[in-house]
Amino acid sequence: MTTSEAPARIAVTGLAVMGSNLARNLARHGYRVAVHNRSSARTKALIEEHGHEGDFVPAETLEELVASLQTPRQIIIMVKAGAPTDAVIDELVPLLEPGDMVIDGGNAHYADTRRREAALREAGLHFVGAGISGGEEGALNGPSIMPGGSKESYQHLGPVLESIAAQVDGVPCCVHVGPDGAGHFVKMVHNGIEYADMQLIAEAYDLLNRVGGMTPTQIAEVFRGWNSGDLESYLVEITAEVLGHFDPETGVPLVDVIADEAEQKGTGRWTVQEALELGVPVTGIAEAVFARSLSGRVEQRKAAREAFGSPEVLASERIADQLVEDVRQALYASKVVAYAQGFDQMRAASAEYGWDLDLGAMATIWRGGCIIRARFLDRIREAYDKDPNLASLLVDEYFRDAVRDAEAAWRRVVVGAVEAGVPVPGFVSALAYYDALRSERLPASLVQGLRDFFGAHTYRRTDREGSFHTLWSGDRSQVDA
Ligand SMILES: NC(=O)C1=CN([C@@H]2O[C@H](COP(=O)(O)OP(=O)(O)OC[C@H]3O[C@@H](n4cnc5c(N)ncnc54)[C@H](OP(=O)(O)O)[C@@H]3O)[C@@H](O)[C@H]2O)C=CC1
Ligand SMILES: O=C(CO)[C@H](O)[C@H](O)COP(=O)(O)O
Repeated sequence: MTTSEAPARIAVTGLAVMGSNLARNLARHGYRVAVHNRSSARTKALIEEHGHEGDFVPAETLEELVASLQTPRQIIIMVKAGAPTDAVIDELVPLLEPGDMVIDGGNAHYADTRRREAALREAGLHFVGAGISGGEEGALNGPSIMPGGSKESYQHLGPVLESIAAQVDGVPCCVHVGPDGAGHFVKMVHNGIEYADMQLIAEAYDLLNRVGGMTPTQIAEVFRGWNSGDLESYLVEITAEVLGHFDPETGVPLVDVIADEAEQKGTGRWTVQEALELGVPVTGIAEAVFARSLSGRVEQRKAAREAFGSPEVLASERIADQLVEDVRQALYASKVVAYAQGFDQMRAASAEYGWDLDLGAMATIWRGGCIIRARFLDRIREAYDKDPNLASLLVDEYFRDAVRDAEAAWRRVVVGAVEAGVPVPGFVSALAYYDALRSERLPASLVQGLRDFFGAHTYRRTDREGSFHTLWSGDRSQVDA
């Protein structure tokens, strides 16, 4: 920390793991950073432990924090999403002047961000909802940053945020996503894809373990190998780390002693709720959210085990080699589906809210820093560069070929899992989505017939325009509706 009286360039309030690491990242990039936390112990700890890393200005109160800043002020809020964020904004706003910028880097719901942006705009302030991904390590060494808000605010903030973001091939993993809540919407979908990706990885592990008879250590090696091919990604890389780790207390693989109840903070659920509102089928994300919920239904699981017994899976090491390759292909194809669904949701939201999202740019800023960073995001960027109005990622030439090539293995994995009694909701739903999208006819025609029967909800025909109703309880003739 320096003792100079120069005003700070930027401020961070909320110094838990994310905020303190983001402040350190800013300081390491040469910015004079004002820092504040509701309880000052965290501020003191940051200065004591990391003050030597750069130019920090500790503040006991928000008044002090605001007073320490150059104008227009830029204040990053990194506190719990929801009411705590509102509490900080309410305290901060009366202290600010027109033109100042408040940046919410937490995992806010995009609708809250839209509300806050509108309210602060009324007061002449800029409110920037910025999704930040990468966990504590990313916050410190370079996260992926997804800022929304006005273009004007990005002109001020962009250079700072881009400088502290992860860089891939010299390109920062930060771009102005779009107005008002666009940044937090994109971060929410990022997290939804994160859920789907992790569920698929978990299913792959389960199959190799229970059907292939492989140990966590052996599966760790498989994931390590996969990480040098198409599947190369942060999540595949850390899967190898987690599976290869032994519990120091018991000496068994750690994964075998971790309780099998997956928790969630809510961003995956939000993604599905918003997809339902937009009418976008994000089946992979939904299955992932529900799989976590099911894992937590401990009493129901116990009752079902007692009623039916656990599936007796006969593991066979003989089939392991074929299984490993099949599961790799099923994982890749299902992953492509999950990303296709997430990008579809962003496209729908962009149209709904007039955000004009550049989907290729979203793939670009997810290539580094964030949890879903993966080699194939380059392919996604290329696909949208070629055709920004792509109907679905699945029909891009590269992904079309990749999914087609994987199809036979994907089906073998799903059939084998179903026969063995190993639940693979992610793989199954991805395959069903693929089959449904490409079907010439869907049984939705029967659904429409049934709706018309019981509720006179009408139907359209394949051979002419208009809406029709059949007089089901009369002479069953058809009338124009
Ligand atoms: N952890 C992660 O990997 C990631 C987190 N995020 C998001 O970043 C934000 C910060 O996350 P994280 O660092 O994990 O911290 P937490 O989400 O655990 O939040 C703790 C911080 O919030 C502050 N806080 C809580 N309630 C209030 C309040 N009413 N008024 C003022 N401050 C309050 C705490 O202050 P005090 O110390 O006084 O209690 C503390 O600084 C969250 O929105 C989170 O969702 C985003 C990406 C990844
Ligand atoms: O935002 C993140 C990464 O991008 C967090 O890690 C995410 O919130 C974790 O979510 P959950 O606890 O629901 O699994």
